[in-house]
Amino acid sequence: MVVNAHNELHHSSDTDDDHAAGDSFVVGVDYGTLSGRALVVRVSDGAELGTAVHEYEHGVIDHVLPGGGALPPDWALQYPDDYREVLRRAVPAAVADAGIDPARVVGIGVDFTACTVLPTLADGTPLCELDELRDRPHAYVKLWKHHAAQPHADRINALAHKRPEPWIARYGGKISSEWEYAKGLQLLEEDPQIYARTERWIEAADWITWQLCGAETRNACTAGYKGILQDGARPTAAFLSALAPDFADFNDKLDLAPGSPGISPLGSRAGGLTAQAAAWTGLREGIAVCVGNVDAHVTAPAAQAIEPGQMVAIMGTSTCHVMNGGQLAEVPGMCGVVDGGIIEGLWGYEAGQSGVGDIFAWFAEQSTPGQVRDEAERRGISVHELLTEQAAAQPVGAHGLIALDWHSGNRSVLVDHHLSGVIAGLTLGTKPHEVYRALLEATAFGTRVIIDAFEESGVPVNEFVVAGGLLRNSFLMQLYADVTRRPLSIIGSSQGPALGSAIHAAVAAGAYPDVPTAARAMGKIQRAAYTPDPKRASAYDALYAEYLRLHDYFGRGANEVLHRLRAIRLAAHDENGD
Ligand SMILES: Nc1ncnc2c1ncn2[C@@H]1O[C@H](COP(=O)(O)OP(=O)(O)O)[C@@H](O)[C@H]1O
Ligand SMILES: O=C(CO)[C@H](O)[C@H](O)COP(=O)(O)O
Repeated sequence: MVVNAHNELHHSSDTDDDHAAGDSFVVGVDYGTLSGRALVVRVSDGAELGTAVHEYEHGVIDHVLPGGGALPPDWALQYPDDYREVLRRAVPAAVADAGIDPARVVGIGVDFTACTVLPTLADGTPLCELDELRDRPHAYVKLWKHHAAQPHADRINALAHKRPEPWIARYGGKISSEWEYAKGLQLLEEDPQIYARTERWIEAADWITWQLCGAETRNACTAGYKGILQDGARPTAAFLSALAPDFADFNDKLDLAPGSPGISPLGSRAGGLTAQAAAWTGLREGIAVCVGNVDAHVTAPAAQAIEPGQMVAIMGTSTCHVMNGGQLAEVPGMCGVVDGGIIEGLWGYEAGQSGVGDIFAWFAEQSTPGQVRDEAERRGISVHELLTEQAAAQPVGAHGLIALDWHSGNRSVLVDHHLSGVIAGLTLGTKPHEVYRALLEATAFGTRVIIDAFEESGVPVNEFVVAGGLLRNSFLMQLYADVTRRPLSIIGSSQGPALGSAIHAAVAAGAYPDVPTAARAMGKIQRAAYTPDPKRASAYDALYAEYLRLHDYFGRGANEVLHRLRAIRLAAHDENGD
């Protein structure tokens, strides 16, 4: 399905005839969890002229493979041709929506969720596209929120501390089960045949870029954060073989063939658009294709938030917190710090919450009674909007609840995807909108834990900037300002990642000398759009103190009940043959 979605803030109704003769354009493509969005942007000023969204036919594959066959709990796969389809459908639709001559598009760039990683042959053919491997779950793309590699991540972390390995501190002391090595070790141990057939274990960001330009590249962002590349080196073969003897060759599957270019800086040119990709997209063959990037990191320049201390929270299904720093520091529980991971020449820090909008969706879809859904339908608003409106009418703390935002595990600062959600304080009088509000608050408290961890480690957070789909909920934005006691700046675009990709594409096309210069011309920010209310902030301080108590009690080993419950759940599924 292709939907033209005009950008509320910057869409122009200009047609090609109205543009100045010298105007040129770039296309940014943002690959999200459920869909890919293309955005056509004017190079000179970042005006967003046309956009289109294509939903992946197979969505998130978490129960049954396309060719049949049930998946165990915690799996999340995708189908790679769904990504090509975004190029075939959303890009031409966005260009048509913009009303411009496609010949005036000078570059294209993509960003992707990460670590979203797939096994391919040396020519880039995904293993799941081979007839004989279609029924093998490990042949498919493992989506970022595939959380079945936690035991493998636990072993990697334990061994990294035991030896000790120098890189582990760059990841806050723990790598996540979402990342390349944990998922790779799971592949080796659960399907060694597929592991042996895997010639490339490649991030989808690099794979789709390869599909566009025919040249295989590795971008600095995914290689650093998800591929444990630090100071030019990956974990050693000795470390890998100590994990499992057959894992010693894993780095060969990550890196390019000897003699090829190494890691590409963000904003650099990967190659020219191939004839095939030109036919898919309707763009000119040979135009600049930018190296891949990650949906979160690519957004910082789009929000003009690339100075050290400007933390950008990209809030959607999940939240990623990205921030540049002038110096290298070790922040406990951060996702990572990578040289040039956001902007070349600066240390890029990342932290995150694996479930945010996903948790609100779980409650809205799975836990609201029929009458709430009926009322929302009657009024022509979403269940989210109705619950938010009802929740907003209450003073802080009136629901008497505290929730922990771990329904999709904890990515920072505990780094444990086998934790789960908690709601404390329920009574027979508790209403759905009260639980919904407690979940909104839990995610804000989770963000405050992350900000505090940075500040306590000597990495100041000077400005908090929000981007992403959750900007649409202004009550939630005010709540974040109150809970964090900080003014909230907001990106001036509803398509932050796609705009960020377009900015990088403009640099790859040579229109700007570097990403900071392009960001000044094409990025958009509204400063201090929400300011904290002192009275509410004080009331939230009391709730935050309770959140911290529960956080440490359930998350730091005082009570392992959440892990025990998970083990009981899995055993029951096993017994049932699920
Ligand atoms: N009014 C709302 N308030 C809070 N959350 C919402 C609202 N409407 C949608 N959501 C949540 O927003 C998330 C989608 O965010 P979006 O940024 O569009 O997606 P993605 O992160 O995949 O790019 C969903 O998880 C959904 O539950
Ligand atoms: O971990 C990531 C970046 O490092 C993922 O890309 C992200 O969490 C998925 O993002 P979204 O909420 O937009 O689907």
